[in-house]
Formats: sequence, C-alpha cells, structure tokens
Amino acid sequence: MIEMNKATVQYPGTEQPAVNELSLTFQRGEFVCILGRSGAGKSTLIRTFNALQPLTSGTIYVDKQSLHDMSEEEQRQERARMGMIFQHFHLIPRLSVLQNVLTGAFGRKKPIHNLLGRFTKAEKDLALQTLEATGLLPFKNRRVEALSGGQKQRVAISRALMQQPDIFLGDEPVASLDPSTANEVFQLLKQLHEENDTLTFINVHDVHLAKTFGTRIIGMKEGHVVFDGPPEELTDDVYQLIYATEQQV
Ligand SMILES: Nc1ncnc2c1ncn2[C@@H]1O[C@H](COP(=O)(O)OP(=O)(O)OP(=O)(O)O)[C@@H](O)[C@H]1O
Repeated sequence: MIEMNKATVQYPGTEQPAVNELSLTFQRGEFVCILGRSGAGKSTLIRTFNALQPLTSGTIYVDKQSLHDMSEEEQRQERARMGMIFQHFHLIPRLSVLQNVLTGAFGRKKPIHNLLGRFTKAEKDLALQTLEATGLLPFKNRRVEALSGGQKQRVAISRALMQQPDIFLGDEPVASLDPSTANEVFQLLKQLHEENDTLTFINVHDVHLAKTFGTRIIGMKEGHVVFDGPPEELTDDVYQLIYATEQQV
C-alpha cells in the first residue's frame, strides 16, 4: 500500500537528514508503532506519507501513486484519504464537538462550501456515526474547550474518521494524556483500525503501549531504521539500541 524507496528528508541548514534513505513497505491492516528518541525523525517520517513533508530525494508511492509529484489540489484530495491526529489535538476550542468533527469533511469539499460552512445530510449523519464510534455522542453540542484531554483526542479521532481514511496517521497522539487515558485512546484506535481495516501509524514514546497494540514496531534513530519487526522481537537489547545516546553506545 505504501512503498518507500530511499526516501530522504533533509531540512535546510541541518547537517544530517531527518529521514535518511528509508526503503520500507507497508500493507493495509498493519498497526505500526514508531519508537525513537526525541529528534529521531518519527514525525518527519509520518508527514512524508501524506506529503505534508516534501522529500529531498527518493520516492514514496501510496497505492502506486506518488503524492509528492502531484499538484497541490491533487495532494489535497489524496490527503483526504489519510486521517491524521496530533499531540495537541488541533481542534477549534470555541466550536462544538459536532462542528469540529464536521470540519473533517473539508478535504473532500469545494473550498467555497467550507467557507460557507455548508454540510450535506450525509455528512452530518456520518459525523454523528463517528461520534457514536468514539463514545462522544452525548457530548455533541458541548464546546470542545470544556472537554478533558482524552475527550478532545476522541473528537480529533472522530474528525479523522470523517475522512473515512484508508491510512491513519497519529503523531504522538497520547503524549499529552495520563497513562490510563492513553491506554483507552490506544484501545479505541486499535478497535477502529480493525473495524475499518486501515493502515495505521502511531508515533509513541511509551514502549509498553507500542508492544501491547502494535503489529509491527519501527525503531528510529537519527533518521535511520534500527529495528523493524513484530513486538515480540523488541527485546531489551533492541530497546537499548533505539534509546541509547551517542555516549552510551
Ligand atoms: N522544520 C525544521 N527545520 C529544521 N530541522 C527540523 C525541522 N523539523 C524537524 N527538524 C529536525 O529534524 C530531526 C527530526 O525531527 P522530528 O520532529 O521528525 O523527530 P521526532 O522523532 O518526531 O521527535 P519528537 O519525538 O521530539 O517529536 C530533528 O533533529 C529536528 O531538530
């Protein structure tokens, strides 16, 4: 489903690529947890999948198409197939839960309809369905600013589901949540992943969550992949390899 060939990202003014010649393939149904120290390149990697982050060299094909070679409009449409959630939720605090979720339909609509805030009955029905899926239906009219962190992330997940994504990208989605809420959010993500048969990528700092929920773990270090395998192969030695600092190696 995703095929990377020597994909590289080097930010201007930096000495080393943030993502360094990665050649990996990913299939529908995989729940990929990406581990690595801060600055290892996890965020940059998942942003290359929907071309939010341009490549410096190499290629990435999603279903044999290269988003990186498309026009901005084409990229916008393709991006609508990929739901994305973030550490800080990226919601509009003063709007209601339902209004926030409806903005997930924007990628598929004409910009003028977005400006006018017009939504079809089908879009509204879908928004309600996604809220049902994340358990937030009773909160649909509540302003987002009046929700807990875990609830906010569930709004963000509902909004991503509005896109009926084939690919789900989570950029440290539980980093702001307490351990028990983080576990609940992961359970929800895994359940939705299985129901919708998506390809899911989650950047996470918690190795326990990665091992519990991931079907495949990628360990990154300084732009390279130092581990790629099933959770049961993530031994203490591999853990050391991923997290050791230069001085410790
Ligand atoms: N816009 C940018 N300009 C320059 N360098 C950048 C930029 N964004 C990221 N970097 C650098 O690229 C490297 C990888 O960053 P990235 O955010 O992908 O890492 P990460 O593993 O997601 O880290 P974290 O866990 O802290 O989010 C880091 O060295 C970072 O400083």
